[in-house]
Amino acid sequence: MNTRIAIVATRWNCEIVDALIDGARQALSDWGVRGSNTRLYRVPGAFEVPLACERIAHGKHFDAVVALGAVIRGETPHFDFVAGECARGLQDVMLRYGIPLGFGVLTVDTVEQATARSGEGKDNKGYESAQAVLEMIRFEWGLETS
Ligand SMILES: Nc1c(NC[C@H](O)[C@H](O)[C@H](O)CO)[nH]c(=O)[nH]c1=O
Ligand SMILES: CC(=O)[C@@H](O)COP(=O)(O)O
Repeated sequence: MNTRIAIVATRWNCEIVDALIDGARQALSDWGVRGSNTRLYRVPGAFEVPLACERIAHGKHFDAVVALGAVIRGETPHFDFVAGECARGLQDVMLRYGIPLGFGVLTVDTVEQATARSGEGKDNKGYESAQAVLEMIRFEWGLETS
């Protein structure tokens, strides 16, 4: 599969996000995407992810983008704005550029919830979001996905 995939991942909560990256890479491998066709970009936090994805989509060098992060609720409403604007921004980029964009940004209340969604296997949200963009690419090619 000659598909080119960009992964945009945050440095915030990097232990969790690194596990999401591992999951995404596993999904890409399971679907036959060569590692040499995958590129990883790091940004500070979830709030910066949409801008990175917009620049990548505009460059048209990739067939899809996987966005990975972990927004963990703290003491203030900051969580709502960071998580909400990240999701809205990513949806805007996907629809503006017509590029499959996997939403692998965890929005959770506790570290335990984040850990449960970034472990081994297909419950890993990184795996899930990478698989989603690959299904959408096949959808664009008119290939039926099971
Ligand atoms: N609290 C979390 C953040 N906050 C940082 C913002 O994403 C942003 O980098 C900052 O506001 C500067 O613009 N980011 C996460 O990814 N996860 C969090 O839990
Ligand atoms: C999602 C956040 O920005 C959050 O982790 C920040 O924590 P706090 O609301 O306690 O400042």
